[in-house]
Amino acid sequence: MAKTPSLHPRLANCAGRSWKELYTDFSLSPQGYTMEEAARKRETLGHGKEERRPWDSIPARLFRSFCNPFSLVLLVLAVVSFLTDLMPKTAYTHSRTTGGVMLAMLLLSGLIRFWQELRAKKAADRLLRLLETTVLVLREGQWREISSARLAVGDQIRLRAGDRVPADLRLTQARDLFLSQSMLTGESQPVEKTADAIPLPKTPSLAQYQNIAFAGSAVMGGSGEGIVLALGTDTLYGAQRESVKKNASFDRGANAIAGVLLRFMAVLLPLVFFACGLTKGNWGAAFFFALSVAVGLTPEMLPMVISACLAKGSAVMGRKNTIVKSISAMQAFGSMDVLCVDKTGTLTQDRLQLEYYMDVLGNDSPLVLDCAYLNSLYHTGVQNHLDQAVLRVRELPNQRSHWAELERQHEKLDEIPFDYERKMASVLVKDGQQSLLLVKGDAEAVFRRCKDLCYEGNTYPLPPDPMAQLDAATDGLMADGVKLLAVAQKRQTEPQITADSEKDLTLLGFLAFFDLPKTSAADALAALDRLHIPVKILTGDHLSVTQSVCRRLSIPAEKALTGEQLASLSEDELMLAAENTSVFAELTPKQKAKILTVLRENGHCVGFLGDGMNDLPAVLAADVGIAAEGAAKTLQEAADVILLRKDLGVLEEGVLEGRKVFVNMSKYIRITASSNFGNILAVAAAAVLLPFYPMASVQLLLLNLLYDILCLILPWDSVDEELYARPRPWPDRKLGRFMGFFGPISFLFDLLTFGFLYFFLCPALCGGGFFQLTAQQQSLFVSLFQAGWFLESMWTQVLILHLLRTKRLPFVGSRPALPVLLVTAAGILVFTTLTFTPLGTLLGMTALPPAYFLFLLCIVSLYLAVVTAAKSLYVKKYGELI
Ligand SMILES: Nc1ncnc2c1ncn2[C@@H]1O[C@H](COP(=O)(O)OP(=O)(O)OP(=O)(O)O)[C@@H](O)[C@H]1O
Ligand SMILES: [Mg+2]
Repeated sequence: MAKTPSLHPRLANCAGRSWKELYTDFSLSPQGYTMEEAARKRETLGHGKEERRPWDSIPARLFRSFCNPFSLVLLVLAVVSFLTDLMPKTAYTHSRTTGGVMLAMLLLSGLIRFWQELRAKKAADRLLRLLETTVLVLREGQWREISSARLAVGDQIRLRAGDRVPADLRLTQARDLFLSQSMLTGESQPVEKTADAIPLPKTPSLAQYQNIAFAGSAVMGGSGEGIVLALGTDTLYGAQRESVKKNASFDRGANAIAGVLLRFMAVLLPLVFFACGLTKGNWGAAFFFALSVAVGLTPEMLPMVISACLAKGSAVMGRKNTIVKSISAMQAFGSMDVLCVDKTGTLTQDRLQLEYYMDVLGNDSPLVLDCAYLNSLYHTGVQNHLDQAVLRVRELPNQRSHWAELERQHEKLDEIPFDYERKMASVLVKDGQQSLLLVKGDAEAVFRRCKDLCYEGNTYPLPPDPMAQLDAATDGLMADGVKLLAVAQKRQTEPQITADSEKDLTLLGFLAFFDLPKTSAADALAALDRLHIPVKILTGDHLSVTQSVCRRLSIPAEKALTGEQLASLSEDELMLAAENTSVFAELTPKQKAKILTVLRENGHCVGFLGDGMNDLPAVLAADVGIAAEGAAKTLQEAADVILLRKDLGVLEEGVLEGRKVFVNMSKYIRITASSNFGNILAVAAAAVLLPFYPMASVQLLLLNLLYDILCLILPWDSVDEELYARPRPWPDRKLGRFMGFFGPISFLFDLLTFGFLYFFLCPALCGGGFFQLTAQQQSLFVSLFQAGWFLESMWTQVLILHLLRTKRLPFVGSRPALPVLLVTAAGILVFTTLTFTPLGTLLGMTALPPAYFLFLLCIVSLYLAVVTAAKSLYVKKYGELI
């Protein structure tokens, strides 16, 4: 058995002591903590999640908005510009009163960021509220439902079936408490826990901590109470979770993109710095220029655009009954290209109907119903559709007193809750002087444990070859889509169930349930098919029942595999089978997860939608675990996406929205990366070739500010249908290709502009080449040049956004969303006008003559034509753009 990884010392201490001693240790009272005590204990003994995360407060967000590299560089430049104002001017500095403008820019950018931060916070808070998990805690003498993030060490909490244990607990009460520790140990078989003190050996294994409920385990059955010993990352589960974060693909992608750009900058920036320093002599100015280039080209808006996308996406999806927990889940949701679902509630209606209760020969048998009723009633495992269907017999007219009488006569003694390995549930009741074991479960599983059968009150031995007899009797029913459970009993003297109890049973009969297909499921499946998401059915139910449901929904199900057949396949065969089969039946929970793992290894991005505790491993194994709102709490916590309605139709809308969000994010990343790449090439070339700076630092930063504002509006952009018609992988692998293709085009146009400005326009306006001019004329030359390049950069950058956001013809073939159109138009208008105003003069720019604008018009049209041609070439070659 595996050695115990490092547990909090309190666990080993407390496991060996009686819980009464713990009361003194933690100075607990039977009333529980008061709110103040709990707050104090959180301070002294540690807590799980921070209730108020310091980075999440408004002042912290305000600080972040104004304290970032962009603002800091601006501030430094402003100070420098104020200082140089006091000094005599040189040929290469533009120390006019630009300091004020810089401060204004700083304020503007800070305010925009702050507004964005507030929006993101609102969205994050809303998500947090939606996802908050609660737990029953004893506080001030009352059991209250509080957020598990507000627990304190020493709190007394109650566990119920379906709960996820929120902290490491020392149990003080355990009534048939069965926990699945599969999240920790990988073992799916539930283990029974006790509240007794257990002396531990020196190096105990996890299994030996029988009176400790570990955080992260799921309550499969029974109930219990316990004292919190460790929270958050102090728990074994918390520590493990810190180290393995799921869904790293998105983070990896985002980091890869930043990485590519940073590498370019690492090479080119020192080059720019030295080239400027050497050619222009002023190392201080060269430093600031290189710094501004760095700031201007860093994709610093990436986190902001991502949070804006998440905020926008989660708001829209919320309206469509889907909660997506994180941006990585949103990305995976959009990339999902296979969806696996369970059967009940997805393809069939949530409400099973108990249709017949019969003896072994198929006659109505009230005895079978009575036994099943007691079994479902006393069974404290997670209630599922079958138990609920049995218990609904209470609603039948004129029978209330019968069920009440039955309950009165049969007191519960013990149970082993249902689990998906045994496929049965056992309950021990007191029947007069004796104990009566009532078992209900999968027909085959129960049958295997029977030694005889009961018919009209008499016991008969099982017929020869009982399994074949069973198949003959049940096959017809199951082929009609009827779900069968067997009911058996056994008299015994002991008042508790032992490991040996569940054998030598007497078969009483069967329950037959109707699992009515959901008519809307067929349409939803067709819709998912249109989205290019094939659906696979993964169920624990019988093959014939599953096939019957599929038939009625016109889902091809001839090619199906059962769990038993799967188990006999080799790894290679399994890879093929997972690909080519769409119906899998009679699976264990582990097999469900295994199929998902294999599909992921085959390169798919796989979603799984389930609702039972048996679906937990699969939800965890999927790229996108999806749970419906009514599902067990544990499942909802483990899932990445929660559907507020369990309906495949809801999923379709969610996927579409996820894809749109993702496309907009991809747009930002690709366009920014390629235009930054082009710009950095141009800046590096200009720095080497020109005797002055191609753009003043403040102008670079201004351009950056405009670009940032444009990008923040991107999440609201409309998306072409063909871009979200198919699942799409994360763009990191093809990013380099995209950058390498479009970056040089903008570089080429920058060079053209340089040439035109340097050799034609500026000399014509200033009366000669740069080196023949006086210092004053040179200054005019530089400001003309800088204004010229500023405008060309801005126009092409705005244009490229419109050009590359769609495969189609910009504006005509695909209309951008109105906000995008308005903001970009306003940007162009304001910034072009700027060069004519005194503010422009302050920023070191001069009004340009009509000849320049004629040139600009030509160059922009040419740019448009070239990029459009390049775009269609790219699409033809690679089959995609964004
Ligand atoms: N409450 C219960 N009591 C006894 N047996 C049960 C109970 N629930 C399920 N079973 C048995 O376990 C088998 C598998 O359960 P179930 O059909 O719910 O699996 P599943 O994988 O969740 O199916 P689905 O895909 O329909 O949700 C059932 O066929 C039934 O025989
Ligand atoms: Mg299920």
